[in-house]
This record gives sequence, C-alpha cells and structure tokens, in this order.
Amino acid sequence: MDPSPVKKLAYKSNPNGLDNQAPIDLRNIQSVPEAHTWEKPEPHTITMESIPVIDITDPNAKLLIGEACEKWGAFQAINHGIPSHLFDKAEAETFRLFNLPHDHKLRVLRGPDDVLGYGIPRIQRYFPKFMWSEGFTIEGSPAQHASELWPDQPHIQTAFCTTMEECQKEMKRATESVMELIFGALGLGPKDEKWPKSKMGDNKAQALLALNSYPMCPEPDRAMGLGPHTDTSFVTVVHQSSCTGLQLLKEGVGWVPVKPVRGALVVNVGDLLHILSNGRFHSVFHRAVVNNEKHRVSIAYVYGPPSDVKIAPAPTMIDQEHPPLYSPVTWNHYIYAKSIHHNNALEYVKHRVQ
Ligand SMILES: C=C1C[C@]23C[C@H]1CC[C@H]2[C@@]12CCC[C@@](C)(C(=O)O1)[C@H]2[C@@H]3C(=O)O
Ligand SMILES: O=C(O)CCC(=O)C(=O)O
Ligand SMILES: [Fe+2]
Repeated sequence: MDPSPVKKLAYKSNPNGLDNQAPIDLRNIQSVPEAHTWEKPEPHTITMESIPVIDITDPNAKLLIGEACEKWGAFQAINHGIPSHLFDKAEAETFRLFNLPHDHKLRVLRGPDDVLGYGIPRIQRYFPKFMWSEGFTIEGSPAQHASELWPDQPHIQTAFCTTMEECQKEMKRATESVMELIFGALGLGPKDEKWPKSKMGDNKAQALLALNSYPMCPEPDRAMGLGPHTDTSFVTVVHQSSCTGLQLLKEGVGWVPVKPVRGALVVNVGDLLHILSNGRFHSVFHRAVVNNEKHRVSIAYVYGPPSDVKIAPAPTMIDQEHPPLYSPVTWNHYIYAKSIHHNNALEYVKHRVQ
C-alpha cells in the first residue's frame, strides 16, 4: 500500500519548543503544575442559545445545515445511522488505551514529524502553557501500535483494532453524507465539474481518527483541556460522550457549551471549508475545558481533501458582489502556514488583487 499522504502533512517543528514533548502523567496530580497553569480562562456563558440539532435525513437538512454553518460554524447531527453501541464500544476501548500505565503509552509516542500515535495535541505549539490532555491518532489499522501497547494480549489488540477500524468506516460514511449536504448547501452538485470531490476521486479524501483524553483535573479553573482553536479540515466530526467539555466561541456572546445529546455527532466547520465557501461558512473557534469529577474522552474524525489538492472558493460562491476572498491552497500548505502564522493563517491565504 502507498504510504499515507496524511503522514506527510507538513509541520514546521518546534518554534517554541512545546511540541514533540511527551505528555506527563496527568493522573494523581494534586495541584496543577506551573507549566500547565492557564491564567483564568474566561468562563463559559450562561445562555439559552445552543447549536442546532439537525436530523440529517430531514428533507430540509441541506437548508438547516447551511444556516447553521453560517450562523455558528457547527451543529449536532442526529440520525446519521451510526449505532450508539459502536460508540459505547469505541469509548470503552479509548478508556482502555488511556488508562494504561503511562510508560506503556510512551511506547507509541509520536516522533516530531509524525501524525499518528500518542502525544500532546498538535496545536500545543501555538500556546505558552501545556494543555490538560493527551491524544492518540489513528489512520486505518492501528495494529502496529496495538501490538506495542498490549504485547502479550492478542485478544485486546484485536478488540481495539476491530473497533477503531469499524469506527472509521462508519464515521467516513456518516461524514460523507454530511459533506454531501454541505456541498449541496454551497450549490455544488455531483455533476458540477468544479466540485472538489470530482477532483478528489471517490475515496481519496484524507481522514484521521483522533482520540482525545482529558483526565480529571484537581483545579479545573486553572487548566485547559484543549486551547481555543479552529480546525484546519473541511469538517471535524466529534463524538463527545455524555460528559460536557466542548465549548464554542460565539461572537458577541462568549463561550457556549455544546450540550451532550446522546448519539449526536458534533460537526465543526474547519478552515478549508471556510475557504471553499468563500467565507460564508464560519470556521468556529472552540476549546475543551476540564472538570474534577470525570475523566472525559472524545472521538474526533478529521476529514479533508487529499493533501495536494488545491482548495479555492467555490465558483458558486463568487459573483460581482462576492469576489474570491482566498487564493487556492492545499491542506498541506495550509497546515504549514498555520504552524507559522497560527490564527492569522487565513489572513495569509487571502486573495490579493495583482
Ligand atoms: C490533519 C491534521 C488536523 C489536525 C492536525 C493534523 C493532524 C491531527 C489533527 C488534530 C486532531 C486533534 C485536534 C487538532 C486541532 C490537533 O491538534 O490535531 C487537529 C488538527 C487540525 O484540525 O488542525
Ligand atoms: O474534545 C472535544 O470535544 C474537542 C476536540 C477537538 O476540538 C478536536 O479534536 O479538534
Ligand atoms: Fe478542534
């Protein structure tokens, strides 16, 4: 098999020395260490507002999704067809992994330029303080890593791999249905020559399964699970389980918690979809906060184009009043730009009239 294009995604390494460091063992810590202390993160906002919950089989789904992506940059998808027992299983396997002794997890630590395996969040490099989280990234079969994590337990290796592969297969199917509705909302149809999917081919989208773990924190107000960021993908589809923690930044409102809805998948608009929609869909700032009651995990499916396909504002989004806001950019190049320009990366790919 070809080496994965995802593994080749470009990063500029180590500008502040905070990436490529092994997570510390966050369990059984009595107080938040200095390097993990965030200065009073703003509290979430008490509001009745919340991102819409959309039945993706509803005849109006395309319309509702378009509105949600404009207004919020996120929504919760229900009726996506993934049985909840699969997420129960995937969550149990995720806990099994993160509950391993710390030194076992370090056996599958990501290298400085690796995307797959165990480590601190990729976006750690944008922040001055460490986050209260650890992650494990999968693409396809995690068999190699599973054999290092559970060397003498083939049954566990099999259970872990089967579940994670099944989870990717189902997430791919559900995400592609959602993407079809999103493309529809942008006026892009299957017959449209310029639809990126036609360039992407049928199965060439790139996707990763990212398992996120936020251990219980003795002083949750002084720590941050995942700092405020936008995703670089088209969409990131998150299963956040019954434990809250995910919050979205709503302009003029503040940090709004995403209520857990059993079985729902949170769909976050990423930067590349913002570019494709010529700025119409909002790539939403979000973060994950921690708590002192429960170890929280989430399962995110990061979905985007092949790393070398140029993404540009869709022709359907451009007219006299709406000139193209961005120049064509590949996922790979965009990630590289983001590792240098951080949250100004979109500004950096702005279209400039020659
Ligand atoms: C292809 C991608 C997309 C990445 C970076 C790279 C590999 C892992 C992805 C995530 C997964 C976890 C959250 C995130 C914010 C992170 O830190 O790593 C994501 C990030 C992004 O959406 O930019
Ligand atoms: O844990 C969460 O709910 C958020 C995860 C997230 O933002 C991501 O994986 O990009
Ligand atoms: Fe995210």
